[in-house]
Amino acid sequence: MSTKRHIIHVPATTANVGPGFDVCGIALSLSLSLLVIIPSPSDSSSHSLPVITYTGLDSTNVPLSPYKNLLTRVALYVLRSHDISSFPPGITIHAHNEIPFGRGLGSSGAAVIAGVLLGNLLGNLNLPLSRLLDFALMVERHPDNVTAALVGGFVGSYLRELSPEDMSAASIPLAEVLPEYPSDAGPEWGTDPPKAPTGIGHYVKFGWAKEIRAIAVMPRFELATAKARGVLPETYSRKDMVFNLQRLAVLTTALARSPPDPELIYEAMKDRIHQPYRKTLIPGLPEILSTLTYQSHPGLLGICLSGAGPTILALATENFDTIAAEIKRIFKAEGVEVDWEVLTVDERGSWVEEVDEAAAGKWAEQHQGAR
Ligand SMILES: Nc1ncnc2c1ncn2[C@@H]1O[C@H](COP(=O)(O)OP(=O)(O)OP(=O)(O)O)[C@@H](O)[C@H]1O
Ligand SMILES: N[C@@H](CCO)C(=O)O
Repeated sequence: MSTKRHIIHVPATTANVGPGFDVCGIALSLSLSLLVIIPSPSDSSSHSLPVITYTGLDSTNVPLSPYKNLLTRVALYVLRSHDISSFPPGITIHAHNEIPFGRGLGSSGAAVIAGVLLGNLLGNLNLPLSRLLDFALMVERHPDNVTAALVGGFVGSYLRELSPEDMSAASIPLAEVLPEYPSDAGPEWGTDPPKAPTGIGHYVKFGWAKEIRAIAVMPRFELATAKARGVLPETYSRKDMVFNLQRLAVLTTALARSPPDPELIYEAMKDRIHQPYRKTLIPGLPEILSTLTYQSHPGLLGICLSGAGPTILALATENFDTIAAEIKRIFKAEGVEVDWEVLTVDERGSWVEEVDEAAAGKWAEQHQGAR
């Protein structure tokens, strides 16, 4: 067997999408890609552990030890779940990242999916899509980002009600799924990983009207998802639940209709489950949500927090600059600088391609400056 080269592509995602907290996600046109080089078994490899390099956004502080890096820790979890106790020798992985960390655009979801696909590749496991999703859900326990990143498009998902036995496996602390490996962990290190129950996540892809674009206005500060989940209440009133359910039912079809109806969509993107509580963490959020309307900004369809924030997602068909400028102005008044981009929906989701040496070289050339 000769040296094998693969590129793993995973898109960014926006989660929740208005009233769809922990349910809806949309894959977007930013990506995390990994060039993975697996040497031929006859190569006398100089390194036993994978060598990881990064280029692109937010890569400066990523741990490069395969026992600390999220991509390789997830891959190792998948390998160990298939009785493969360590990485194959001589692997090199170059990650190129376009997804800002901790901004609500699914950077961790993309890293988890990339890690699952990496484990599947390194172990030659040929896992079906539903099993890939199971492993991703054992790590990132809400389905909205990882499902959309895996299958692409505008997606709704739920987690199956698990049997008590499966439930205890799936509720195992994350530290046991992705343990803190010591830097000299050998193949014999640790205990068997928890078994991932089968068929945890189920999803459906909704339609998407081609003319709708996603304006992502990204504040230049990180908000860890764990912190943004920590401010949410345990229980909700029936009134607030019905408010969200009514809008969610309308939104999933309204975003597929062409031409999109701004009046219908604007109201259907409102939320009472997470945004009211997260406003304390995102200066300017209430003003942004109340100031920009489809009447004040023609072309705007709806506006909400992207994932756990702090990015604002505005769905629109035109006047992208004006809409982004107004959001930027409100953030600036709060002392928050932003970057913004107009993104399209990525219908393909994640994919893995085998490339030859020339294509791998070209890819590496395009993504130079690795650390
Ligand atoms: N490509 C990557 N490689 C390694 N670690 C990553 C990568 N992408 C994200 N991470 C880790 O995930 C963290 C961000 O996860 P977090 O869930 O807080 O934010 P997010 O996924 O960007 O936001 P959201 O879930 O709201 O969309 C980063 O700080 C980093 O530790
Ligand atoms: N549904 C998740 C998405 C962020 O990962 C949340 O809002 O907490």
